[in-house]
Amino acid sequence: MTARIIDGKAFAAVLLENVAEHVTQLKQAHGLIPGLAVVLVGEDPASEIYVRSKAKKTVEVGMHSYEYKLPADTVEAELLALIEQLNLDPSVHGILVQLPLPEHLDEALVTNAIDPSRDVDGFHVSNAGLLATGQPAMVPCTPLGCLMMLRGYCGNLAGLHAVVIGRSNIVGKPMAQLLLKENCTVTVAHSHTRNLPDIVVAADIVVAAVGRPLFVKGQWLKTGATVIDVGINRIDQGDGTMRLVGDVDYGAAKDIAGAITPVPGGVGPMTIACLLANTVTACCRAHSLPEPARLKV
Ligand SMILES: Nc1nc(=O)c2c([nH]1)NC[C@@H]1CN(c3ccc(C(=O)N[C@@H](CCC(=O)O)C(=O)O)cc3)C=[N+]21
Repeated sequence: MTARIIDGKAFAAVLLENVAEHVTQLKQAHGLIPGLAVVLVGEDPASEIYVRSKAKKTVEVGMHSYEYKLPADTVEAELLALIEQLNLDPSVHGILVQLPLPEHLDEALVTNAIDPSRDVDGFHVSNAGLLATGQPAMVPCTPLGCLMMLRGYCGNLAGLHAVVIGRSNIVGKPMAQLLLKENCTVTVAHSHTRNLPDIVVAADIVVAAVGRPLFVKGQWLKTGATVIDVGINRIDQGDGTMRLVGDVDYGAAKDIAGAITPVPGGVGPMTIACLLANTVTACCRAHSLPEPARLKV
């Protein structure tokens, strides 16, 4: 069996088109331009590339992009003051503080300082609680993008067994909540899980978010499983050049899975598209306007 490739770039292009259409509508009907503020503390080169690509896409869909670059030694009070300023700025509908933060800054404290209605990452404790209890929330972009692709490929997910590998607040936990909401049977596996291959083999859906290159082996999979690879790992090929690989051994998995996301070009592009979709949603909610149905979960 050769797996169908779940083309994240194509999914993202469609979503971004919907976002752009909605931005045009907000502008024409209400004179509103959604604004996204991205805060980057420190000078991690990978983070800078990512922040730049977000800013570029934000402008491409017709929204305002505000970028704040703070030095690595920024004190907590300064960062909190900036967040407070953005919380009060009527032109800012979405706020994202790029993670990870430098060691001396408390990520939970900073995340929870963001106005939950502008928390387009969905990391605020109140958004996590809303999602867990099935209430309207800001949904974290990566799991949201994964769910959209799963729906696109599998249609109705009810009754399917989903195994989520990884239990981070950013991906694993919200992914499990979203899949539960879709009436999947959800298993969350992690670094302490015993006999992981025996658990993965039962899965109709595998979401790999462990952050370890090529961790999930092809022969662990049930024939025909749908595989979503959240990992983005840079590995040295031995000749000094780097290659981008996921958490799944794609080469082996593609002969057994029914469908699989590639890395790059899978989950990554959808994450950015969902961030912009969340910003439009936040803008609509801020102005008590109907939310774009095609951008909703
Ligand atoms: N507050 C916060 N929110 C985030 O959403 C967040 C964050 N912090 N910190 C960093 C991670 C990382 N992340 C990526 C999103 C898209 C790609 C992406 O589009 N990747 C391309 C490849 C890019 C390349 O070539 O490196 C792809 O997969 O096709 C990558 C990484 C969001 N993150």
